[in-house]
Amino acid sequence: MPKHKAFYISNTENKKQLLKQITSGQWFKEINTLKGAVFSDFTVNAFIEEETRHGQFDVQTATTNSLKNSSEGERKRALLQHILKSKPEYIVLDNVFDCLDVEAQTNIETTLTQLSQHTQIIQVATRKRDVLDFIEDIYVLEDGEPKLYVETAQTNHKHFTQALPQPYELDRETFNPLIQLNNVSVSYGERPIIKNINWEIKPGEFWQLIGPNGSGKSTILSLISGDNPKGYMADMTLFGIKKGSGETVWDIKKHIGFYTSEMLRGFKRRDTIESMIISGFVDSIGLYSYPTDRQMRIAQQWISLLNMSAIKDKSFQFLSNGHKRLVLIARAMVKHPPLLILDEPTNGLDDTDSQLFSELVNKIAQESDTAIIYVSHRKEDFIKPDFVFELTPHPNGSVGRSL
Ligand SMILES: Nc1ncnc2c1ncn2[C@@H]1O[C@H](COP(=O)(O)OP(=O)(O)OP(=O)(O)O)[C@@H](O)[C@H]1O
Repeated sequence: MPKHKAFYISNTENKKQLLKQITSGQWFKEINTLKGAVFSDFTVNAFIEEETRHGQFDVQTATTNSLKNSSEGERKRALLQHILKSKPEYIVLDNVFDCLDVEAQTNIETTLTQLSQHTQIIQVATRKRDVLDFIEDIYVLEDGEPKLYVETAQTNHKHFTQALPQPYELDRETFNPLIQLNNVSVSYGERPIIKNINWEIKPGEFWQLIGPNGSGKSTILSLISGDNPKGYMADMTLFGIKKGSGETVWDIKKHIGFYTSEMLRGFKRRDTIESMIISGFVDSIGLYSYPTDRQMRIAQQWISLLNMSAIKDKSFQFLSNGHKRLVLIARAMVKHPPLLILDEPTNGLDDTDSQLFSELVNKIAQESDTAIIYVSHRKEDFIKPDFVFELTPHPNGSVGRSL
């Protein structure tokens, strides 16, 4: 059996191209005669496109939901099972552990370790801790070519040294509690998802929302952000508004800054970094009205905090994944919303960018009155929430408690 390999890469690498280079066999000739498969977000997205365009449902999920209606974790598990059925002789695994809960990570690790006995594995990872134990050779890319990786010492200096910019409106209405959920339950069809959830969030609190894949974390977020139609029947008070009292989605949304790694797919236009950040004042993609002088000044302060003044006119599209996220956080924060929601924010980030991102989130938690809900399966060493709300799956719907 040839040696198992991993590429430990940064977010700035062109992943699509790298996967093509690996599968072309130009570097590892031994795979040229083997039947291969690629486990990657690109593959999942291609299957979702097939579902949407042609009604073709090739990949079966455990819940029998379509891939599109499944959680990220459910999609990953379904794709791996689909790939294994075709009995490949080598597998390229791209960012295999993102979005998976601890149990699913352990299960996949066990499956892959067994698989490695007879199937060649080539892993692509942006986090060093994700490199599987059985991998023998770790490569980095140097000038587009694989070179064996040599461990170097990490530096720990601060990147964001300036103070957080001030809010646009200095005397804003405050709500306490910000969010109150009373015995909230949600079902999809016959299937109960969450049951009798009670959760109170006060101004400025920093919460982490945890729970296994499919336990209902995104469902709760969508209730809070006003995006889930099931919220109309629920007993919830959001930013002083009793749900179902004739409010519009906008009445809720204007109080929330939202960031999810899925948002990266949504921005396709060629807006500059500066206009992306300013557009946070009007919650639009692109700029359709002139910003005020004060809005411009605040946007400049955010750009300067992010150390991006020299590149502010650069197109957002051409930024690295990590830098895009910093810009989107600044965009979500320019108004200092009462609540900032971060849904799996470090997904797909490399080690350097995760550290950078965590530093910014901690700074926001320390220097603003914005409450934060941070959803993640992965413990980020650098992110330090004050409270944890945990969802535990149950046949009648997940139950929740504050830890
Ligand atoms: N529109 C929908 N129709 C039917 N089922 C849905 C819909 N949206 C979500 N679900 C199901 O509800 C369950 C909870 O999903 P949700 O996305 O809230 O979980 P999660 O805890 O965020 O999962 P993950 O950690 O994997 O992202 C899942 O089983 C999912 O398949």
